[in-house]
Amino acid sequence: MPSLKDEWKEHLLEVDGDGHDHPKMEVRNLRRVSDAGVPILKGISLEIPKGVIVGVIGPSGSGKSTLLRALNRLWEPPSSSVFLDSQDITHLDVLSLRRKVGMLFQLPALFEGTVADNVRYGPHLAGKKLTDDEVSKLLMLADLDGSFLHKSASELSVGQAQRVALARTLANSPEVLLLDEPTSALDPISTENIEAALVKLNKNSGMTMIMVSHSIKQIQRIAHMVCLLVDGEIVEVLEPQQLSQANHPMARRFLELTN
Ligand SMILES: Nc1ncnc2c1ncn2[C@@H]1O[C@H](COP(=O)(O)OP(=O)(O)OP(=O)(O)O)[C@@H](O)[C@H]1O
Repeated sequence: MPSLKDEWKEHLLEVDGDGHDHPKMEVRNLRRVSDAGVPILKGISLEIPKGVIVGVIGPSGSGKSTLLRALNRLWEPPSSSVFLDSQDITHLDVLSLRRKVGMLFQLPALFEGTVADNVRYGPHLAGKKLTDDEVSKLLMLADLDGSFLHKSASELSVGQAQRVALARTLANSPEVLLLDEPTSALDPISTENIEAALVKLNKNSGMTMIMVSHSIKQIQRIAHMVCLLVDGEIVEVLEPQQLSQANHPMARRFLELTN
């Protein structure tokens, strides 16, 4: 099973009450077949250590989003194939799972109303009203200043809206953040803002992140480990600097043609 080097594990695995190490999330032999009978994921196994940013790259249609979406049950994985802190996620309450394992999509979908209304949404559902101060702090984590608080969500640029979407996800205090090409619709400056916010969050709070990206350069800028997915299978797990040493022929071709 692909895993990080042992010396990383020492630092990054959590020790549970029984004194056992465990990864933050674990995927075991995850399979998905389309309604038409075509295999989409062909038995994915992966350990995601706590506090690590994992990049997932691979050709279009290789199953990256499908893998990501299994991790917070946007589709229902088979039981005993995805674990959070050693617990089978299919046994957890789906809403509390999605608070712990938050997701940011390619395009931010904000609700009507102000930026603050959007950020307050998750805690409000859980019966908590965030103060203006608390909302401002969340905006700051997403690299936006407090002046955005009362702006209408509809007047934001896509880059600003994506940062509000990040603050809205962070309002649920996630332990794991799933990122599905979060900057592919953004200009380079907005991309840099989001990347900086993610790196800071990871450094300051040790948040575990799994990010699908088409940009190898982006993965090299922010990820600690990279999974190469080809045709529904993980063919390599590497450190970003080792990407040029990938062995799998499809992975090599993909890496040569992208940047
Ligand atoms: N609900 C579904 N029903 C049938 N086929 C699906 C479904 N979801 C995804 N697929 C198929 O599974 C394959 C993998 O899709 P997925 O979106 O996970 O790939 P991807 O690597 O994220 O692609 P891209 O880089 O283009 O976003 C594709 O062939 C897609 O058409």
